[in-house]
Amino acid sequence: MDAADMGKDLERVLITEEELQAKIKELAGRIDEDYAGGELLIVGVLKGAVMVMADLARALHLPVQMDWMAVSSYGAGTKTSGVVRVLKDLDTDIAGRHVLVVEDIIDSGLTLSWLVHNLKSRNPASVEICAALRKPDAVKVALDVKYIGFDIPNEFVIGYGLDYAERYRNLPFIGTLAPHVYGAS
Ligand SMILES: O=P(O)(O)OC[C@H]1O[C@H](OP(=O)(O)OP(=O)(O)O)[C@H](O)[C@@H]1O
Ligand code: HPA
Ligand SMILES: [Mg+2]
Repeated sequence: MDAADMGKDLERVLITEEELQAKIKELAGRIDEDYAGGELLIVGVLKGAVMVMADLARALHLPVQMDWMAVSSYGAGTKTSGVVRVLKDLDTDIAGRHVLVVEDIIDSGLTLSWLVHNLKSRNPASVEICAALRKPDAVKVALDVKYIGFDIPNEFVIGYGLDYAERYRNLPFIGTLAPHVYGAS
């Protein structure tokens, strides 16, 4: 799917595919350096993080293992419910491991704040965060984020894993939705 296929649903492209891919390579370079000589477990947060996980994992030169958690706080809407539900837990015991949580977006920050707290209680060697996007004007909880792709305006975005009612995740770029799609005037 590309911008032309989206027709009237797309308001504008915020971050192009090329910009995203260049940023992932840059973040991977930093992660390679920071964890050099060690082994890293990258944990993707389903479903939004699938694209950034797949691209980041292939850009890293470190030996990595991949695991996944599924949590959900948005349901089908554009606002967080504030309640994080675990739909799938890790398969791996992370005690003593270096863990990097990979996310598509930090919006209110509630999902990652809850998740990092949860993971730290399992006694890993370290837990850090890598997120493709962050909305500084929407963040409600302080979060220590080591690797961040782009700070973006406080608008609902789609693409590169991010959905609206499960659609648009497969767009290779980040865009904003036309208001008519979600019922705003
Ligand atoms: O910072 P927050 O306000 O908590 O929002 C960020 C989270 O919300 C979205 O996931 P969602 O719960 O919609 O599930 P999904 O990844 O399956 O789309 C997104 O992928 C992040 O995981
Ligand atoms: O802006 C967003 N778009 C899609 N999903 C999201 N989950 C949190 N924020 C967003
Ligand atoms: Mg998510």
